[in-house]
Amino acid sequence: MKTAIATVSIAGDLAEKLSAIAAAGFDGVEIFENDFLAFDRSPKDVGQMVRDHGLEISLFQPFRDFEGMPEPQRSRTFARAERKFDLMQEMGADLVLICSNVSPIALGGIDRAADDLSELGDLAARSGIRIGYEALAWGRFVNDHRDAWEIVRRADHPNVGLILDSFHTLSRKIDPDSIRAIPGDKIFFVQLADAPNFNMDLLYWSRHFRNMPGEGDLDVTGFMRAVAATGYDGVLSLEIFNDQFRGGSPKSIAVDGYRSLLYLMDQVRRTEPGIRIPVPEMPDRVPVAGIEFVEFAADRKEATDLSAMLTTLGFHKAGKHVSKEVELWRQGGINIVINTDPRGFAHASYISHGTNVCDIGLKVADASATVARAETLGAKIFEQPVGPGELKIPAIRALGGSVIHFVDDSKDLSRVWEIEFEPVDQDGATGDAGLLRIDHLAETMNYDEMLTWLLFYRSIFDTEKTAMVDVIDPAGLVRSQAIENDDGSLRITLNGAENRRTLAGHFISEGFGSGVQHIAFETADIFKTVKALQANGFTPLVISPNYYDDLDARFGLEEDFLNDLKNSGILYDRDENGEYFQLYSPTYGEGFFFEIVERRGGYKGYGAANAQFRIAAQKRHFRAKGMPAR
Ligand SMILES: O=C(O)c1ccc(O)c(O)c1
Ligand SMILES: [Mg+2]
Repeated sequence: MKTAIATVSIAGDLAEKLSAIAAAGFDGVEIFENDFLAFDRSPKDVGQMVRDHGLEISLFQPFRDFEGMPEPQRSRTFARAERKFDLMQEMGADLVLICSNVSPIALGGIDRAADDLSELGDLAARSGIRIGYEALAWGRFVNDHRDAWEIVRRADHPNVGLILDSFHTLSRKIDPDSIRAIPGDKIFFVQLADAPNFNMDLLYWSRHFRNMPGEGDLDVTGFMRAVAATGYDGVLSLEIFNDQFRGGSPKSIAVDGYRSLLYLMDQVRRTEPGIRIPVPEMPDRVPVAGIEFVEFAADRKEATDLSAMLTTLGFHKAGKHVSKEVELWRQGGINIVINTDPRGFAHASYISHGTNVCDIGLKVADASATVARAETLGAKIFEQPVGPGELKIPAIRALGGSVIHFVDDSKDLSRVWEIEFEPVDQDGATGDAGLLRIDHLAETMNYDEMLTWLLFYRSIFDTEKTAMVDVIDPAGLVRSQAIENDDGSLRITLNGAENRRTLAGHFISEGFGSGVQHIAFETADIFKTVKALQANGFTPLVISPNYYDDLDARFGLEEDFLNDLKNSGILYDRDENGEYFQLYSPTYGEGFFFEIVERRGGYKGYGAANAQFRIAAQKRHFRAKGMPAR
């Protein structure tokens, strides 16, 4: 599989772009002409720079407004093309992209366009150059790859071929299977981009909101399957115009891009038989069976506070690590680990972030296959020395420098709690509150990072994403999107903060990085849980009474039921499937909190409609504690 990415997709000057692109593992680059024009080295030097990075120039682009021009513009266009062919020769580029004409003076006419391309093909051939014709979705007369193909077919020139771009095809809702009728050897180049499903002007959508395959909502897999079915085995290139990426980290955007191509082609390989593009082998996306544990890094003092909090939530201390200062707290099927050991990764995490979730354990069908897939997709393996009595549990690095461990049903990993922990004697009643499992983990990050982690989770695990929702914090917007599997045994919400005055933004800036900001536990009976929590001395977050008046107005609730919600501080929501109940703890430290939820009748969401009121209540609580007003 030969990969490339357009320089326009990556931030920085040409030198920075090339370094990031090479480091991420790409074979080639599309030199975007403006990136070259803005750079102050000669075409020859740029060509050398590209090759010194171990890359090749896969494409030079774009050449605009060429076909179907009236005279005298037509002659000028040909002269302009010749100048660019000279430039390409100096640079060492042999394929140029001609995008369909958008000029108001263009004449149209399919044979006129074919004749122009054929004549240009003769010129190009003299310089050993090939030309690829691409239909822009907003082209004046040609805006559909089927018409572009007809023009290329009629041009009937060995140096003239078609360039396909998933955005232009999919944004116009053109059936990608129409590509299956095109001969693969006439497809000179393939550009790939995804995009979120927005209803907007095609040009604006394309120039600002494209993203990596798998990050958006377009059927790039269906598109690429059709391309692969033609027998095409050339370069797969990312051409991503995205405002965020232009200002993002060159290195991580390039890494995401490479991961997106591997993920895409793995999907294509599994669904489209007999493709000619060689794709690296890796295990399939991994089904997750649940969250096996969540581990906090803390110091002893804060571990005491955390244990007290867990006790009021109905957890009990269930085990002590055989060789380390680590405790296991349990309730229902939930395992919470508190790590205060003054050595190792958890300690390092505590030193840099304070008390935080440093590690998540996921239960998967096959832990080593999971790590193999993750590694092929560019994830970093995590290892640290294994202490006495400890198992070697496969793990990778994840959000904010945290770690994800994988356990499966293999004989040792399934017995990790028995092997690594000694039971502790329970004295007295435990005050179990009926919490059964982790409903979801909420991870907070900068908005810029959301697509990276969305792709990370979706490419490794068998999960889907939900639509993005806006959460209103009094100090700004937080975007929220969930990653979940079919049976809901894995649900992770990704919350992207745009500024540091939001509760989410404050959590990131004060904790020195992204991480789990809240853990939601599931109960089967929220009112029973509330009673147990009260008996344990738990104080829930206080919600404004105004919220309950509106609830009544919206849903027309029974008076007793409404009063129960209000008196307990429970937030309520409904969708077409069922009902959702949410109870919150106040915030701890720099904004960490717990949530308790009950889902009735298959409610699918996360109570997005309530988030604004919960955040306002948490900020009131923050101020009441004398934390800086926000
Ligand atoms: O936005 C554009 O003009 C543009 C230019 C070249 C391309 O390959 C493309 O897909 C879009
Ligand atoms: Mg394109």
